[in-house]
Amino acid sequence: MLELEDVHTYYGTSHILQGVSFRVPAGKSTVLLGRNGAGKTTTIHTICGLLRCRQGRIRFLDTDIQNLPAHRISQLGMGLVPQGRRIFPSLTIRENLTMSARPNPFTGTKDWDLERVYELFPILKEREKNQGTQLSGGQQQMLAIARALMTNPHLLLMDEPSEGLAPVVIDQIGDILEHLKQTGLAILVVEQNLDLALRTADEIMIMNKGNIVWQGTPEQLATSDDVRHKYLGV
Ligand SMILES: Nc1ncnc2c1ncn2[C@@H]1O[C@H](COP(=O)(O)OP(=O)(O)OP(=O)(O)O)[C@@H](O)[C@H]1O
Repeated sequence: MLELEDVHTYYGTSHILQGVSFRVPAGKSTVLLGRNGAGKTTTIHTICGLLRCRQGRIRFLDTDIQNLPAHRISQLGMGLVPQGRRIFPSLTIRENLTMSARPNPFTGTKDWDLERVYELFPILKEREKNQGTQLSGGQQQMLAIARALMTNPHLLLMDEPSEGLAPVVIDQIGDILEHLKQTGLAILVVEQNLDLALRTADEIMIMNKGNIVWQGTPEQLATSDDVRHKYLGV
């Protein structure tokens, strides 16, 4: 589905991603954990074309995407739920959703349409005439996920979906991630929240100082006290 091979990304002369390699398999949920500043958002932005890597290869489905602009990568079937939600404040909830609607680029199908996202997120239907900014943080996160689903992606990238949310809302986001996993969607989530990762991931990777330093299952991480302590501080 997605494969990074020896990816190096810089901000000016700062060498941030220092040879990152990993795979995100089809139909699985992969979570990238790491402390503040580890390079998680830089990884997401490099994958979706908002940042250009200086070295390395990124393959999505059967296409090399490392030199493609962000809009072309998105059109190949990659949906982004950005850090901080980035809801369009002057649009209604319905408009936030319909403006991104499009069929899957390969199958032409619209499995995700307004009706189906409203079924998954009833609160968005109830408040469809409200502006995006009138929603709570958790509701905005749901809108950001729903908006990405409206593009009928093959792969969903999520950048810190639990950020700034209360534990009860993080639980709801966990339920949504589990539901999406069962639909067969491939998901790459960047997170700092260990519990959410342990609950929803098929595979977990840990990033530290721009490198992948550990990879394994949630069960392995749950029993690896030294790894959690060293790289996540818990
Ligand atoms: N625009 C930028 N210019 C220069 N350095 C940056 C820029 N954005 C991020 N960095 C640096 O790159 C490194 C990785 O940042 P990144 O945002 O990818 O980390 P992160 O793991 O997503 O952390 P966070 O949870 O804080 O978002 C950090 O040292 C950060 O200071």
